Amino acid sequence: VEKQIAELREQIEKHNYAYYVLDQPSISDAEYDELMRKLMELEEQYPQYKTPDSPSQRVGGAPLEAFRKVTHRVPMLSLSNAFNEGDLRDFDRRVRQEVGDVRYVCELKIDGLAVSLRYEDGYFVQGATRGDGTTGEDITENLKTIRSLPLRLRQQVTIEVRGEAYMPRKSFEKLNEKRKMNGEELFANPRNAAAGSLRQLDPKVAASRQLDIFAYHVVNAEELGILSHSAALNYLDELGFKTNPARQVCETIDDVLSYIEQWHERRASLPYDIDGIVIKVDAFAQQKQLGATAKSPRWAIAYKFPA
Ligand SMILES: COc1nc2nc(N)nc(N)c2nc1C
Repeated sequence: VEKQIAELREQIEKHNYAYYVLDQPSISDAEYDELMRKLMELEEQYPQYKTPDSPSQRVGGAPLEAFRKVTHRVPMLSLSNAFNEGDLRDFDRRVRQEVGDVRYVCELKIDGLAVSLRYEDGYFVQGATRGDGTTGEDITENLKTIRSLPLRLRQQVTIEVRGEAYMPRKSFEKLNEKRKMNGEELFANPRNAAAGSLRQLDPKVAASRQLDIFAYHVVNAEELGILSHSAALNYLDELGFKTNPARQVCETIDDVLSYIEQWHERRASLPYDIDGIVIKVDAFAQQKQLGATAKSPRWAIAYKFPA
C-alpha cells in the first residue's frame, strides 16, 4: 500500500506540474480529481504513509490565530526605479564604468508581491512575505495552496528562492464578480487581491483565490556553484519552479530599450498584470563588484511603465 500511495503522489504531482507550471494539461480534470480522491482515501486509511509533500497537504488545516514573524537571513531588498530612457542610460553608464563590458537579463516585473521560499533537502519548509525587508510574516500554509509552487523539488537541495506571488487577471475578474454578487467591497486591482488573499488566516480562503507564482531569484546561488542570473533561472526550471518565459538576455542598453518597447505594447496580451521591466546584470561576479546600497542592489533596476 505504501508503494501504491507513493505512486499516486508522483502521478498527481506530474499532472499538477504539467497543468500549473507548464500550462499543458496532461489529463482531464475528472481523471485528476479521481486520482486525488483515491490518494485522500488511502491516506485516510493509512495515515502513516502520509508525507508533507503529498498533494493532499496543499490546503492546510485549521485557520491560524495570527502569522508568526520570520527574519530573512538575507534581507529582501527593493529595486531602484528608472522612469525614462535617460535613467536607463545612466544606469548602463554607471555599470559599465564599474565592470566594463556587461550582459543584462531583462524580465517582466509582475505586479504581485515578493515572497521568500525556503526548501530543505528539496522539501518546502517555509514561505514568508517581504515585510520591511528584514522581518516578514510566515505565510507557509497559504503559499502551499499555490499549485505551481513545488512542495518537493526535483533535486534534494537546500535553497532559498524569491518570487512574485500574483493573481492572474482571470482569477481577479471571477473573484470580483463573486464579491459583487455578495454585495462585498471589490478589490481595486489583482495586486491588492493577491496581497489580501495571502494575508488570509484561513488557508482554505487563500486556496479559493487561485493565486500563482513566478520564481525569479536564487538567494544562495553562488553556494550552489551557479555563476549567473540566467543560469540561476534555468536551474529553477530544472528544480520544478515556474519561472517567467519572457526573460531575455540583452547585450546592450539599446536591446534593453527594444525589449521594454516590445513588452509595453504586448502588455495587455499577458494573463497577468505587469508594472514594468526588471533589468539585471547577468554575471554574479559583476553583481558582487557592483554590490548594493542598504535599500537596493546596484546591479539591477526596475523600469516602471508610465501609469
Ligand atoms: C533581485 O531583486 C529583485 N528581483 C526582481 N525580479 C523580478 N523579476 N521582479 C521583481 N519584483 C524583483 N524584485 C527584486 C527585489
